[in-house]
Amino acid sequence: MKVLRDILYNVNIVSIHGDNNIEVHALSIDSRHIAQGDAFIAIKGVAADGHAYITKAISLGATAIVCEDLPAELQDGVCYVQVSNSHAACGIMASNFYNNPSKQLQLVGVTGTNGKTTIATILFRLFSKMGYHCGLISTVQNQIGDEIIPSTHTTPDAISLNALLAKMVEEGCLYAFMEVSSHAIHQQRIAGLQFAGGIFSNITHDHLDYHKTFDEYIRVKKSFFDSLPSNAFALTNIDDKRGNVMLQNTKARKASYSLRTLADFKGKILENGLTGLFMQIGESEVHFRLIGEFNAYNLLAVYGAAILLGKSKDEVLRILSDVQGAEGRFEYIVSAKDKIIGIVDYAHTPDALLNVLATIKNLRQGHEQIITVVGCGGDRDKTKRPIMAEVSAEHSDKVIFTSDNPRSEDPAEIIREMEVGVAAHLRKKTISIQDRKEAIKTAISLAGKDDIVLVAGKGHEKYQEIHGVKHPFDDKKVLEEMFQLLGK
Ligand SMILES: CC(=O)N[C@H]1[C@@H](OP(=O)(O)OP(=O)(O)OC[C@H]2O[C@@H](n3ccc(=O)[nH]c3=O)[C@H](O)[C@@H]2O)O[C@H](CO)[C@@H](O)[C@@H]1O[C@H](C)C(=O)N[C@@H](C)C(=O)N[C@H](CCC(=O)O)C(=O)O
Ligand SMILES: Nc1ncnc2c1ncn2[C@@H]1O[C@H](COP(=O)(O)OP(=O)(O)OP(=O)(O)O)[C@@H](O)[C@H]1O
Ligand SMILES: N[C@H](CCC[C@H](N)C(=O)O)C(=O)O
Ligand SMILES: [Mg+2]
Repeated sequence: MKVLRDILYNVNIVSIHGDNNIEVHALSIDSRHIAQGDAFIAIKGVAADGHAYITKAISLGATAIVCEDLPAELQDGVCYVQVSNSHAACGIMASNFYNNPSKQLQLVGVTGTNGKTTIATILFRLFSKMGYHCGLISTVQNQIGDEIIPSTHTTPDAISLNALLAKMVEEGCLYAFMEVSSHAIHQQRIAGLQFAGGIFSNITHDHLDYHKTFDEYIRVKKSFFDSLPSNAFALTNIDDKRGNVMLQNTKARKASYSLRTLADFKGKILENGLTGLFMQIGESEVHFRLIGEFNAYNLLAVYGAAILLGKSKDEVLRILSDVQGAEGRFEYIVSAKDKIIGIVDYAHTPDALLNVLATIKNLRQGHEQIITVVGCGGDRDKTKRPIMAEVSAEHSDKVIFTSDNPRSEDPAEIIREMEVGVAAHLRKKTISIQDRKEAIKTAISLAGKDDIVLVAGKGHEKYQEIHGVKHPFDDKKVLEEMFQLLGK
């Protein structure tokens, strides 16, 4: 419990009406979760406006209301705090409410279109193996030491986020590694946090449904680096065109990584196969278990961040060489009889698909076929659908278009929007099977000895959301089941 006045420290306040010297039980941005003595923060969202729920929140016991627009009538016994920006206020209040947990550990944020989960997870595993108690906030799961806490977002809302960080502090974590999604930056879910470092992996086509233009998407990502303090580091991939742009206006200590040009952390791939990567980093030659050039980038990011956090190069490389990647990222199983390689990968953007398919092509010993099963999510960026289809058709021998998470959309319509991206001369390579299980089954039945089947898009996900309902679904299990069923 904390006093409202203290929770409002550093918030940009326009006006206060009522007594701010009251105790607050909990903070909430959702009227449906309000209990007696809570503060309700009214947020103008994408789908609704929290201001419409102020009366509801008060009826459920809210004694403090934080809002941008004051209601026409103010009720007695309630303190109204008018702020210039409810999103920002929410972030700062959440930090204050939970005693600024981000200041009590070293918090590293990872942003970029692809690679966030991989980088954050490897950092967590590396630092844990170095003997530090650590926290992880990621798409796959949140973690405090060995304790797994299910995650609902890549970056949770500011209140859940600070509650999680406070639990990490309470349990003695010295480091926390988190993904920072562009939605989170834009919605200020990270406002008020103190970062010890920020990492930029890359920026390519995604989320244009939300950010509208690629320039705006870049601007949002860059604003994360603009907000880093001078005692933090800003580590960026300078092989990405926008790597330097991210650092343009930051006050943080700048550092770079690259596979192609001079950089603070420069790596070179010596070998790249199904058993992993063999790389030169500085003077050292090291084998890693992760596969593919894109993972060489992820490893360099992790290595650079660990060095910037003051860790010894030799210890970092020794432990990193044995670390495994995140669940559902280039995970493969080999069938018993025909030695078909089944790969599950979370590629759900054009660039991720391109990278994964390039890696697979590189793994081929001879003329093995590459058969790709892919779909696109509903209620998300529609413009990436034809491009993902085209990339798949261009770089595979056969492609089966199927459903990913159609969410509220018509699955057949999503597939049709994918199909139009395929050039006429590539169409004979593709078929469409809406049912994902059937699609995977067909891919396995088409596969011969040593062929490679890529099941892309859902990675670690354990469900498929169709017409708003989540059904249990696990790409890896379905692959295994089909290998068995078809006697492959
Ligand atoms: C599009 C989007 O990002 N939406 C997020 C946003 O919700 P919103 O702005 O749409 O909220 P809203 O429904 O308009 O409601 C506005 C306000 O009214 C409140 N409300 C609403 C109804 C009511 O009865 N009472 C009430 O108080 C709501 O609690 C909210 O505070 O803020 C919410 C709280 O933080 C998020 O849960 C929600 O995530 C939705 C579920 C979502 O699917 N988000 C995805 C797109 C997302 O955030 N993804 C990124 C990863 C992207 C990547 O791959 O990089 C992530 O970080 O997970
Ligand atoms: N550095 C990288 N560059 C390009 N593609 C990558 C990179 N790392 C991973 N990928 C591809 O992107 C997919 C998603 O990787 P990962 O989950 O690490 O990214 P993410 O940024 O966390 O994604 P999300 O935005 O959905 O949380 C991987 O399965 C792989 O196909
Ligand atoms: N974090 C990503 C998840 C995409 C996963 C994919 N399986 C889909 O449903 O589109 C997003 O919100 O865009
Ligand atoms: Mg992620």
